[in-house]
Amino acid sequence: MEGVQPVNGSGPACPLRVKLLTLMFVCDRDHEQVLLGMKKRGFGKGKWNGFGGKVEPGESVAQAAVRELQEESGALVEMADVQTAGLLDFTFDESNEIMRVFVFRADNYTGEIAETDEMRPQWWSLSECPFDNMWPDDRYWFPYMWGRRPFVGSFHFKADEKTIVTHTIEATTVEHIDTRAREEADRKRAATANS
Ligand SMILES: Nc1nc2c([nH]c(=O)n2[C@H]2C[C@H](O)[C@@H](COP(=O)(O)OP(=O)(O)OP(=O)(O)O)O2)c(=O)[nH]1
Repeated sequence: MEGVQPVNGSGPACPLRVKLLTLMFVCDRDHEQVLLGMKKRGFGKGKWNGFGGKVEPGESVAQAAVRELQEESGALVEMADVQTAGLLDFTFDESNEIMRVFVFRADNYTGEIAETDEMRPQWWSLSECPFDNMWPDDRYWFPYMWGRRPFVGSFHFKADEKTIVTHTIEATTVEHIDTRAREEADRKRAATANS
C-alpha cells in the first residue's frame, strides 16, 4: 500500500489510499505549442494528456516525471530543465483512493518524439488545445501551468469519471509543492520498506 491518510482529517475510521503520480508537459514557448499524447490504454484511455505515471519507490517525484515522459514519448528532459508546476488531488465517488498528481513542465528536451505502446504524441497550439477530449478538470488549471503560476487543487468526481462534483484551485509557491513532493516520496519509500 502506497500510503494511507484520513479523509479531511476525519480520523483513521475512514482511510484513503494515496496513489502518487506525475504529469509532465513539454512546452514550445516560441510557437506557443504544447506536447500532448493520446492515451492508448489504461486509465484515461482515449483522452489527450501530458505524460506521466506512477512514482517508483526510491525515486524522487521529478525523476519519475522525467522517466515516464521518456518511456511514453521518447523525449528526454534534463533534471535542471524540470519546472514544478502544480499539485492536484483527485477523488471519485465509490473509491477510497486519492490520486495525487504532481504536475511539471519543461521548455527544453532532447531525443526523438515517437509513438509508444501507451501514447501517441502530437504538438498542439495553445489556442487549439483539445479540452473537449481531455480530463474535464484540465481547463481549470491549464492556464496556471502554461502561465508558470504554481497551483494546488483538488477535484472530486462522480464515479462516472466525467462529472466534477466539487473542486478547489488556488495559487501557491514552488517551495510548497516541492516540499510536498519530498514528503510524498519519503512516505512511499518508508511504506515500501515496511511492507
Ligand atoms: N490531465 C489530467 N491527468 C490526470 C488526471 N487524473 C490522472 O490520474 N491524471 C494523470 C496522472 C498520470 O499521468 C496518469 C495516470 O497514470 P497511469 O495510470 O498512466 O500510470 P502508469 O503509466 O504508471 O500506469 P501503468 O502504465 O503502470 O499501468 O493520468 C486528470 O484529471 N487530468
